[in-house]
Parts: sequence; structure tokens; C-alpha cells
Amino acid sequence: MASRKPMVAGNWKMNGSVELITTMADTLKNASNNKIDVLIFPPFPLLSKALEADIVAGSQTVSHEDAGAFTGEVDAKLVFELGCKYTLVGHSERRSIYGESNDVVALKFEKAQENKLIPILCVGESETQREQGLTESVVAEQLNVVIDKLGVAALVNSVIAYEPVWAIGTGKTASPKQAQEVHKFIRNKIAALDMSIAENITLLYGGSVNDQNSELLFAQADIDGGLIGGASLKPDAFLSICNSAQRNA
Ligand SMILES: O=C(CO)COP(=O)(O)O
Repeated sequence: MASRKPMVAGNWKMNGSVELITTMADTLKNASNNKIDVLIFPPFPLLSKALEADIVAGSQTVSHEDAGAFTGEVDAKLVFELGCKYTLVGHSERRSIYGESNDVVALKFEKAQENKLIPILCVGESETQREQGLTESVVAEQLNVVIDKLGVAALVNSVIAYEPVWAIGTGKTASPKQAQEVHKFIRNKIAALDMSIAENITLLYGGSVNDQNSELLFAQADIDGGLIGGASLKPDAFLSICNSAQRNA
């Protein structure tokens, strides 16, 4: 019997403000979070404000190094010490804009877990890759690099977010059927290695999720919640997405 808990996570990217933390904290008090996990990934300087306001918060990335002369980087140990439970790793914007390879993403995943953070591993194909029928092989490779390096057991304390690159910030959401197909592929792939991990791992969908489409997406059997970009900057829309997840929990 699967025991996975739905999750709604807001990735603010390079957006937000101290004021938005306050508004969001007030709004999220209305989200009864007992059945789902609700969390925010604000920019680094807002993390302590979010935690002080009782928002569960995580970082948008962590360094793949422990410490040292890496100007501008932030290490996982510090993020954990601050009070965070989660970090994103391998978001497609980190991969495409900052050149993070699958190997670097796997190192970040490892550093997160070594420092007691739960990594949310982002995977997903580009539009061209989908058109070429490569969706499953791209997603499989992104997962394999982590599994080959750390073993399938490393997935126990992790979350996977399927975010098709063509759906991010474009308003082109994957249909519930398209998203479910890839989520099912991911769960089956893990199940081939370990059934219990596959049944219990939380799989999020991300890419133009809003308060109009979240209900149907979250109703899919293998979609356990969402990683929300733009709509997570609008407290009312974000609350309404949380409520959809709650209804489907
Ligand atoms: O990248 C995303 C979340 O990590 C999705 O962004 P949007 O919801 O703005 O498409």
C-alpha cells in the first residue's frame, strides 16, 4: 500500500520580495496542510524570512562542492543549518542556462542528501526531443545518472519532478494524459528496480500549472502534486492549487 503524501511546491525562481513572503505566509495559513506538503523555493536572500514566517522553504539549487573558493555558490550544509528541508536539483533552467550536466546534477543530489536535505530532482525533455520521440529516453537518462551513481535506494529520501521544458513558462501545459504517461513511465522504471520505492516516491508535475488546470492534473494516478512557477507568485492562485491537491489526496 503506497503511503506517498501529495506535495505542492512553489518555485519563485528570480522573483518575489520580502512583502510577498508576508502575503504568502498569511495566505498559506488558510491552507490546511495536514494531508499535503506545501513549500516554497524563494531566492536565497528570502529563505530566512520565509522560515521565520513559518513557511516550509527550500533552496532552488545547492553547490556540488562542500566549501571553498566558489564565489556565488551556496552549500547544502548551510541550507540545512538555516532550517530548510528541501532543495531543487537539476531544474531545466540550471541545466540550460548554467550548463549543469547530468553528472553535476547527480553530484548535487548526493551533496543534498549527505547534508540531510531532500532533493527534488527535476527531469524533462525539450520540445524538439518530444517531437523526435525521445521523451522517455531523455527522462530515463536523467534518472539513470543518479541511480547509477548512488543506487536506487537514494530515491527513498527524494522527490522527482517531471517538468517538460516546452511547458515551462509557456502557458502550454502538458495534457493530463501526456503528463500521466511520463509519470507512469518514471514509476514503472523505478518499480523495475524496487517496487516499494516506486510506490512511495512522490512524483510532481511542473510546467504552466495554474488554478484552472491543477485539478485534472492532480487527479491522474501517478501525479502526486505540482512544482509551480508563475502561479506560485500569486497567493490566491497558489492556495487554490494547494486545495486541488488536497481534494485529490
Ligand atoms: O519551472 C517551473 C517550476 O519549477 C514551472 O514554471 P511555470 O509554472 O511558470 O511554467
